[in-house]
Amino acid sequence: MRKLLKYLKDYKKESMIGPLFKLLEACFELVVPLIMANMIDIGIRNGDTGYILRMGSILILFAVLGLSCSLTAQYFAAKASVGFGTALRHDMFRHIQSLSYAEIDRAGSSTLVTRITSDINQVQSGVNLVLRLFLRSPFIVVGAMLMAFTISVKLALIFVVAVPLLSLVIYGIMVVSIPLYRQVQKRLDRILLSTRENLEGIRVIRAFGMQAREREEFKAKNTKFLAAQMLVGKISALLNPATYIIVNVATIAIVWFGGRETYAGGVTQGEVIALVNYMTQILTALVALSNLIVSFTKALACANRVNEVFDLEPSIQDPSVEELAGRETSVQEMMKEKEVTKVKEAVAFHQVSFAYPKSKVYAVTGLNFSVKQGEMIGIIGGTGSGKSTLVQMIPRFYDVTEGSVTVDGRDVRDYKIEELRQKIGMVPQRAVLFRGTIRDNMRVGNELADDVEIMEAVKRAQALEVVEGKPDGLDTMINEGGKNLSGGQRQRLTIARALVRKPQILILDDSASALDFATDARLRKAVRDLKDMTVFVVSQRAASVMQADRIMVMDDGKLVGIGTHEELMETCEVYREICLSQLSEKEVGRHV
Ligand SMILES: Nc1ncnc2c1ncn2[C@@H]1O[C@H](COP(=O)(O)OP(=O)(O)OP(=O)(O)O)[C@@H](O)[C@H]1O
Repeated sequence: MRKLLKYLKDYKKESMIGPLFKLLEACFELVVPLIMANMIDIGIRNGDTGYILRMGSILILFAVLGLSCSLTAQYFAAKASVGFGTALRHDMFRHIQSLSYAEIDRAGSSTLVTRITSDINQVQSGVNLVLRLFLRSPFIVVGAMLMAFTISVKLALIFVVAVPLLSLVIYGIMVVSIPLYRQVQKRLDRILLSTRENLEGIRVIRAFGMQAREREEFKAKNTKFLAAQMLVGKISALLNPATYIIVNVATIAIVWFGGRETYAGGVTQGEVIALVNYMTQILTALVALSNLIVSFTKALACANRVNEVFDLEPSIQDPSVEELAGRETSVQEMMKEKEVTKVKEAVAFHQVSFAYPKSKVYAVTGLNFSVKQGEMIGIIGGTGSGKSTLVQMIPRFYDVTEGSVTVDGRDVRDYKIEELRQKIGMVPQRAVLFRGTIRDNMRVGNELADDVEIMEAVKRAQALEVVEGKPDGLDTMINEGGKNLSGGQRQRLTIARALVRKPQILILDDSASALDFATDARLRKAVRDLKDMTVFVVSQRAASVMQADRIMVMDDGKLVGIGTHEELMETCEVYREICLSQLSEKEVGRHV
């Protein structure tokens, strides 16, 4: 929690005024039993109505002042806590944006959603409560005890026994419940994950008639969540009865011993009533404090979960000055050795191996190749052979485990991430569009692009009919995730979005799989016409890569062949098998 307090720094004034006004309110409250004691001992005993009315008016005045202080405190505490929550949410969003795929894979996106929403809300409420009650409640407890001592040292000893007992009970419950709240939150995460997966795959679930199974699984997770909540709820519920029992026993003791003291002349009747009032005030303050502690423990558990996100260091970062200096010399030596002169080398892999975080096996191993500027490279291979993994290392979505990847002869780790990604247009397997107009989506590629540039990219991506087919053209609204478009339309628009950026390197990662063969062929031809652009076309379809300048064949994480279609048909068994399984001999032969 301490780590998060920095988000209150813009609200220092509010964070002080809130508790201060609460303390002021508490002062008014602490004087009330004394005034009442005087009303009984002086006003009622002497039958002095004037005195009673005067004291009564003072009580009303104190009540009004107390209320005003309380309202002021609430206002400032709310302002500080809402500001705190907003700043924290902003910073967490910025931090999540900076995380690389590896951390997001490891944490899981649904838990990140819970942490930035409900966890931060819980911490925000915790801050609000702390600002209002954290000082006030102990102040009332200590203040009421001191007042009790000024009335009667002997009777105040009851307070000396009761208050530590109460504190002990509260502490014990707190120690037990904190880890349980963490468990509750984890189970909530699982429910959210399951709900998200369910909603995302709703069409598949219905198509396969999986609703009953999904319902059962959801019910099981929900029951576990309920059980965890019930357990922590039962333990927290002990708090109020336990504290009430202690306070009520103490009140009985005050009345019992106070009564005897009154007869002995040690204290007045009004003072005994004042002591009972102080005990009640202590009870109310402690109940408020215990509720505060329950909320605070929840907030604390949530604060830890929030901190866990901040503790995730982005594994892919801009290089430091020292790192750059170290690597530059080795790259220069490499360049000298290779004498990359005539045709510029766009991308090269140098003995690259990669294993996903927490995975014991390599997804790709020993990748060694170089691609010239303007080349069109097809990448083909069976499912899970490592095609996507390979291309994802070019824009540094993942960093190599061994070896190095260079773009324009420079290690990708030596680029500022923004500079590197500016060179690359990546079209991932899953066509993701955002809610907004088609134009807004195209400008994700380049926010300065005008309509002429956008339409040029749209045409090249064979998406003209998608835009022209809609009455509103570029102003057509796209629903969340592009749900109001067909799979092929979505794919073409995501390709157009990458082209709007006019990248040096275009990576199409199985991104034309929903297109018919003729559109796919037209798309590849249009992309090929962009002479200076280096293009990687990842596909499982032989027809989509056949005309590439060179084809790379992946098998079980290894590069088992590289060359033209004709060369590979001669030399690469895996490639020959893929082609013959998908195309007729005539189609294959046409290119032999
Ligand atoms: N995020 C990930 N975390 C852990 N392992 C992964 C991850 N992504 C892929 N893998 C594993 O890495 C290997 C290569 O996967 P990759 O996605 O690169 O294959 P692919 O050739 O692109 O397959 P496909 O054609 O089916 O998309 C597979 O064994 C896969 O299970």
